Amino acid sequence: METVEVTNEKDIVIVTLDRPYKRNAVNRIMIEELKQVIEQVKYDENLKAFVLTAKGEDAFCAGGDLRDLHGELSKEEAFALLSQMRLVLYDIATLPVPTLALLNGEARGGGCELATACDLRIGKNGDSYGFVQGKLGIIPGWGGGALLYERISSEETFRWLMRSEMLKSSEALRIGWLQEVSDSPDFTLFSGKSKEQLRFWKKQFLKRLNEQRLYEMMEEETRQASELWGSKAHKEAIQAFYDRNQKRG
Ligand SMILES: CC[C@@H](C(=O)O)C(=O)SCCNC(=O)CCNC(=O)[C@H](O)C(C)(C)COP(=O)(O)OP(=O)(O)OC[C@H]1O[C@@H](n2cnc3c(N)ncnc32)[C@H](O)[C@@H]1OP(=O)(O)O
Repeated sequence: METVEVTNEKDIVIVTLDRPYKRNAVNRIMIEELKQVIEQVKYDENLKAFVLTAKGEDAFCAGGDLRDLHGELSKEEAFALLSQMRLVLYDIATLPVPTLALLNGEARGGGCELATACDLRIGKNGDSYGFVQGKLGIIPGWGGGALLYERISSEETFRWLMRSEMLKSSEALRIGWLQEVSDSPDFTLFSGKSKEQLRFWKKQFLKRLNEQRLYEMMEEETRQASELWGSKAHKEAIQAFYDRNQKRG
C-alpha cells in the first residue's frame, strides 16, 4: 500500500500510517487504503487485537489532508468524502477485538478523531493533541466528537470541542483521553493473552456502548460538518494554511 503499512504479529494487526512527510495527514488514497484494511480485519476470525500507529517522530496524524479536503467541496461532496472516513472510524470503534492507538507524535483534528476511534490511547511525554476543528470554522467531520463522548466525561468532551485547543499529554492523561504516557509506547498490554480472553474483554467493553446511537450521532456530526465545509471561516483557515506553507517555500 502507498500510505498505510499493515503488519501482523501473532494475530495482532498493526496498522501504520505512512505519510510522515505530510505529518501523516489523511488524503483520499489513505482513506481508500484504510477502508480496505478494515474490511479485511473486520472478518478475520484469528484477529486478537488491533494497533494503530504512524511513521515518524513529529506526528501521529495531522488530520484530513487540507489539499484533498479543501473548502471548495460542495456540502454533498464534503458529506460523501467525510462519511467514508467516518465509517472507517465507526468500524474501528466496533471491532470485536481490543484496539489501541500508539501515538508516536501529536494528533490534530481528524488525527484526534482517528485516535479516539480506538478503545485505548498511549501517548508520548511532551506531545500534544487537539480537536482543533473549532478554530477552523468547522466541527469534527469524521464523527470524532460523538466518539469522544464515549471516551471521556461529557463535560470534558464539551469543553475540549469548544476550546478547540491542543492539550499536553499530561492534561490528556488527566481527562482520561490517554490511558498511559510513555517515552516509547508499545502494545505489551496484549502480551501473553489468548484470542478468547481478548475478544471476551472487548465484548464486555462494548456492552456499555449503544452502537446504533453512536452511529447516528457520528452521522449527524458529519452532516453538520458538511454544512460548515464551505463557510467563510473554514475557507479562510485552509487558505491561511496554504499561505503559511507557501511563504515557507
Ligand atoms: C476532515 C478532516 C478534518 C476533521 O474532520 O476534523 C480535520 O482534520 S481538520 C484539521 C486539519 N489539520 C490541520 O489543520 C493541521 C494542519 N497542519 C498544521 O497545522 C501543521 O502542518 C502542523 C501539523 C502543526 C505541523 O507544522 P510544522 O511542524 O511546521 O510542519 P509543516 O506545516 O511544514 O508540515 C510538514 C508537511 O506536512 C504537510 N501537512 C501538515 N499537515 C497537513 C494537512 N493537514 N494536510 C496536508 N498537508 C499537511 C505540510 O504541508 C508540509 O508539507 P509540505 O508543504 O510539502 O512541506
